[in-house]
Formats: sequence, structure tokens, C-alpha cells
Amino acid sequence: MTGGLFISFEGIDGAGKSTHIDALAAALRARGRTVVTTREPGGTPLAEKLRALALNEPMDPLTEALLMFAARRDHLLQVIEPALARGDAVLCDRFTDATFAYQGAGRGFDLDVLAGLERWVQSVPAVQAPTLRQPHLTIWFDLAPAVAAQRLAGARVPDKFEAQPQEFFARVAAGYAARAAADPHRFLRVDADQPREAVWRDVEEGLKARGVLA
Ligand SMILES: Nc1ncnc2c1ncn2[C@@H]1O[C@H](COP(=O)(O)OP(=O)(O)OP(=O)(O)O)[C@@H](O)[C@H]1O
Ligand SMILES: Cc1cn([C@H]2C[C@H](O)[C@@H](COP(=O)(O)O)O2)c(=O)[nH]c1=O
Repeated sequence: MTGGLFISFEGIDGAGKSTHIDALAAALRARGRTVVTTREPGGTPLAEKLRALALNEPMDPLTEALLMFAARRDHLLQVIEPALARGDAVLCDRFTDATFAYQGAGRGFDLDVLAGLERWVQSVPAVQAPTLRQPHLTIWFDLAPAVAAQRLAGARVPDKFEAQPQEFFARVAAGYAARAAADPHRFLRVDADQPREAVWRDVEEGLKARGVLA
């Protein structure tokens, strides 16, 4: 596959996304691709400042959603779009599906308002209206909240989201399931409740089936 390639990694906290981003980056580099790994919220100096606020300060759901989209706009314009224009592969730890899952399904914020913000923020010159910049592929690490909580237990000081109860993550997981059902061609669902090697095998097979890995 040539040309810019945009892959996002999604799932509830502790689902195992980060574990597989480096592996995919290595697999793509071994096939001659230039790879940019990045994350949301974050990925630029400004967006990382917004991340620190969003993950640590109490705020209402609209403020939280606006910070996520503000960070995303900066990240898109400064990092993602230039990389795609160069023909690089961009591997992004979370993107807009996280806003629908966390602020929408998790916090209960209005999905139509989020869809409006998505239209504003992801309209970029490189993409012809009425389409928006979206990942070409989203790998969704599907894991039960109880298992994810066990994996994260004691691993680090929890941020504002990681400190949420399991019921919150059950809603977030349902939010991801709804996003995947609405866009099945973009989503690759991976059963994350398996040993790391088996999860990676499923990622690799899914990417081969879609022509991303030879
Ligand atoms: N398949 C697996 N089986 C058991 N433990 C795993 C597996 N994959 C990852 N882990 C462990 O679970 C923890 C969370 O993994 P990781 O950081 O990759 O998740 P994440 O989805 O990126 O989480 P977050 O979104 O909170 O950053 C880590 O300690 C990691 O080593
Ligand atoms: C992009 C995005 C992220 N979040 C939440 C989800 C996670 O709890 C944190 C990011 O932490 P990670 O360890 O880097 O996964 O932010 C969110 O609520 N909304 C979003 O749009």
C-alpha cells in the first residue's frame, strides 16, 4: 500500500493499545514505510498542555469535549496532515472515536453536538467536502472493563479517567461498539482478552486481510 496511511488505536484504558503500536510501527518500517507514532489528546506541544488539563482537572463534559477537539485540531494541522501529505504512515493512540466513547457514551454528552464538532475540526483542506479526515483504519482492542482494571491495578497513579468506576468503562465500551457497528469497514475489532502474542497475531492477520501488511 502506498500513499499516506492513517491508523488509530482505540479501546478502554488498559485494553492493550500501546503494547501493539510499537510492534506495528516496526512491522511497517521493515516493509520500507516511514512511520509517525503519536497520541491523542496530545502529539504537539500545545495539545500536550491541553492533555494535562483534560486528564487531571475537573470540568464539565462540554469543556472536556472542547479541549479534546481543540487538541485534535492542532494535532491534525501540525502533525497528522503533513505526515499524510508526505505519504507516511501515522499510528495514532486514540482519535475521535474516543471522544464519542468517553465524552459521549461515558459522560452522556450529546452525540449530535460531538458530530458537529467533528465536522468542524476534521474538515481540512486535503480532504474534499463533504468528507472529513478520518483514520483509514481503526483497530479496536475490545476488552471487558473488569479485565482492563486488573491489568492497570497498581501499574501507575490513575488519572481522572482511569479513576472512573467500571460502570463508566462499560458505557465507554458500549460507545466503541456503537461506533464500530456504524462504520464496520473502518473498524478492525480485536479480542484483547488473549495473551499478547495472540492479540498481535490477530492484528497482523486483520491488517494482511485489508492489504495494509503484505
Ligand atoms: N494481552 C495482554 N495480556 C496481559 N496483559 C497485557 C496484555 N496487553 C497489555 N498488557 C498489560 O496491560 C497494561 C495495559 O496495557 P497498555 O498500556 O498497552 O494498554 P492501553 O490500552 O494503551 O492503556 P491506556 O489507554 O490506559 O494507556 C500494561 O501493563 C501491559 O503490559
Ligand atoms: C482522545 C481522547 C482521550 N480521552 C481519554 C481516554 C484516556 O483515559 C485518556 C488518554 O489516556 P491514554 O493513556 O493516552 O489512553 O484520555 C477522552 O476522554 N476523550 C478523547 O477524545
